[in-house]
Amino acid sequence: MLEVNQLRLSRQGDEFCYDLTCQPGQVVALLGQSGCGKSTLLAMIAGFETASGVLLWQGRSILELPVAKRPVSSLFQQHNLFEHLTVQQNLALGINGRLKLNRHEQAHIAKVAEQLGISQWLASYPGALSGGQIQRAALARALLRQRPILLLDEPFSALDPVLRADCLTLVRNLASEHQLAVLLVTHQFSDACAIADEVAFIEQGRVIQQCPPQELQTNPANAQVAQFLAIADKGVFPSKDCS
Ligand SMILES: Nc1ncnc2c1ncn2[C@@H]1O[C@H](COP(=O)(O)OP(=O)(O)OP(=O)(O)O)[C@@H](O)[C@H]1O
Repeated sequence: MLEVNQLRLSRQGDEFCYDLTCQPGQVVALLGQSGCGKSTLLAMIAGFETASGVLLWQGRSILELPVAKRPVSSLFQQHNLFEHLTVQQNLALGINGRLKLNRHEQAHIAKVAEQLGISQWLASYPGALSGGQIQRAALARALLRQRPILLLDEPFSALDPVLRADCLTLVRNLASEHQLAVLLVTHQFSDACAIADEVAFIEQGRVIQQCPPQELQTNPANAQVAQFLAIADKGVFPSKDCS
């Protein structure tokens, strides 16, 4: 389990202090107003920001580990692939940080590429791919890294609604199949309802409520949560809205 306990950061007068858990196979959606600190929490877990407090994976502290040694893969809205490398080469970097692969590693890439529907694009450069194909390739690379914690910072928000729904469903299935602990930043409550086991609502650098999405609606921690839900975007899964 990923355990975040009083994980703290002070940055330019802003104070952040997080508590959160995420089990293997679980998707936890991070919700909250713009600027509340969703990306900052991911950056602290990934090691891009130096934090103090408790950060455990399967009972062991990962707080002192450098970025490259943490059991974490991250996916952002953009800049997930190297433009000067083919998709196959990008995926190869995910496996071992080198472009040269043995037969077993090549087979592993072929399998993951097929699972994510990008086999026909392996020889292409990212510039020739659509946004959805690029993010699928980036997701494939993250999977090939075989890190059990997957941090997703709105990676699908620039995609059209149908593609976004496809990619989110894919994430849901991959989390279950590979027993990944997934933290997903989203602005859409209905996305959280559709694919997340739990929601962590963040306000001013703190998780003020972590619970199943439905409970956030029926029992919001405070007026800010209720107000956020009242004006939340309907997102791409309107039929699966929690209401
Ligand atoms: N590198 C940085 N240096 C200083 N302040 C930063 C930095 N990155 C973000 N901030 C500030 O920290 C606060 C939290 O930002 P963060 O990006 O974590 O919020 P967020 O909830 O992810 O926002 P959004 O939903 O708009 O992406 C904001 O006030 C932001 O302006």
